[in-house]
Amino acid sequence: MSTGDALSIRPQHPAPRPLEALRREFGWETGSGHAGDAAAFGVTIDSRDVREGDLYVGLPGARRHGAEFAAQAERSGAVAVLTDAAGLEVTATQGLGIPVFVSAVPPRESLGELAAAVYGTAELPARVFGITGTNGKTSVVYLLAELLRAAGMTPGLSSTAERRIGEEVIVSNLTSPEATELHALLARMSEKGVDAVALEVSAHAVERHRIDGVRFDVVAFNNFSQDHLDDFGDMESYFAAKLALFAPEHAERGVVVVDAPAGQRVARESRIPVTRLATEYGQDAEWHLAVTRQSLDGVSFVLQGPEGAHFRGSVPVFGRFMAENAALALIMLHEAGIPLERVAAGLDRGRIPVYIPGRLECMNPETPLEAGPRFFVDYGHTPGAFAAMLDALAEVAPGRIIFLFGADGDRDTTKREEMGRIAGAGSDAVIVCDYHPRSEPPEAIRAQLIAGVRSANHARVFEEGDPRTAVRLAVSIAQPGDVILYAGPGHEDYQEIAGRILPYSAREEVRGALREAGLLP
Ligand SMILES: CC(=O)N[C@H]1[C@@H](OP(=O)(O)OP(=O)(O)OC[C@H]2O[C@@H](n3ccc(=O)[nH]c3=O)[C@H](O)[C@@H]2O)O[C@H](CO)[C@@H](O)[C@@H]1O[C@H](C)C(=O)N[C@@H](C)C(=O)N[C@H](CCC(=O)O)C(=O)O
Repeated sequence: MSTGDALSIRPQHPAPRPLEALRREFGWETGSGHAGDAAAFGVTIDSRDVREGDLYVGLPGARRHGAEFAAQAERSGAVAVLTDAAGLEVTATQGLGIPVFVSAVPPRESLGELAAAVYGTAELPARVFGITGTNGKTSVVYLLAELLRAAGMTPGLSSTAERRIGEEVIVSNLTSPEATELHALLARMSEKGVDAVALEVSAHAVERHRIDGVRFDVVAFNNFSQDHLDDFGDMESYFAAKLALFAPEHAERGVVVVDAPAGQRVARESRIPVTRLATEYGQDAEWHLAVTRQSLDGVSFVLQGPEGAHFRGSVPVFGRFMAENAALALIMLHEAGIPLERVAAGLDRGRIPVYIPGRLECMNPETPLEAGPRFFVDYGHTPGAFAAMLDALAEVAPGRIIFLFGADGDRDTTKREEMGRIAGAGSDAVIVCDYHPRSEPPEAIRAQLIAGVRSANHARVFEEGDPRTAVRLAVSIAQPGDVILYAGPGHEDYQEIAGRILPYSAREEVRGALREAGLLP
């Protein structure tokens, strides 16, 4: 197993794409130089990622114009630059020896199609699945991959936690990679014989054309709650970006969880055919899910659909929503023509042996409950995720609930008080620590969270900025049978403080604290 860099992913055997043919196909003007008979083997929007033979696309950004980096791209081996009119002016002073093409439409709008043309990924032999929603997307992607494997297929995946091509693991920098990276990843997956791809699709990805040029067989929507208001301004714009995935230019068909009004609205307003999943029998839907057994170790369920389609199974992670995630993944396979019987045949009594990095990940599953607390680490960082996890824990936690969390600096600040209130209402003790303060004063973020916790007037609250100390504090106050849930960092391995990226892995820290307490060997 190797860990590669997300940006530098490329197919191993790229085909040459003559620049002149690309120029004609996309209708670019030649701003300077000549295409001649040069060909592109790859395409990137980041000068730091340029490989020999790449076409470098200089896009206008929030801070810089990508064209400013054209000379750097040339030095790294770029064969040509594509940009907009403003970018052409920027390149004029750089004395470039490679041609500069100019796109009349904003280059980002045709980036997906361009990347598909360069990497030959417009038509893929693989089935492609996409999941959007606020929380739980990563879990659905991992469940999809596991179920596809059970059905005898070779899955590839792209998620917030990592990208995977068989045993090859590639670091993720964004939930949904830029179109140039995504198509390079898809090309590489094709080379490796991947015949089914599971992709996490963020609202940013739909809005910023990151998934253009990809044809999804099936897309799904799981839930919707407050997040990313710093980027989208209001909930309606955030919702619209997710709804836009359910359109014929992106996907053939969709699956929607209709328990909540947002899902019902996606089902109503979708521009592609959708099938619906409900977790309550009274509700109007084609598929129904019933949870049959729950414990801290997992959840069992029965899924029933049209024409006798059914599945009885379990997931080794707690929470009704995990059963819902699994049901959603199963229906996606069914909708893609993969029979549920075929999936079941590849599993031991319906058990889906999924491992989801940093998603309700139990760091000491072997500790007997009478010997000590169980410690879980999760990536949840929204009020909706907190509520779902704490509601689920209330159903299965044998002892007290100790909740450890912090909040992002320089991101949606309006969710902080609500996060605190939900944490306070749903736990017995809350420890507020620092997450990624970024440029904000950490104590000010903590104060907002603590005000929220106190407003619930329920849990005891502790303040401990240093997450390493906070983790140890949690272990020290826990008793056998208690559950500690550390929400926020999930799989991450860094902390961002005042412009610096410092190494920090919550999972490693928790393992260390449990070892010190004699709860792990
Ligand atoms: C806010 C946002 O989306 N920013 C994105 C944007 O950055 P920007 O406009 O600030 O770029 P810039 O720094 O001005 O640079 C302009 C151009 O010059 C290029 N450049 C820049 C510097 C250099 O040395 N060389 C170079 O080529 C850049 O690649 C870029 O194309 O363009 C960059 C390249 O296209 C993106 O990587 C970057 O995503 C940043 C990293 C980001 O954090 N995005 C978040 C908001 C995001 O997309 N999140 C979603 C949601 C996840 C969820 O559901 O929770 C996700 O999918 O991850």
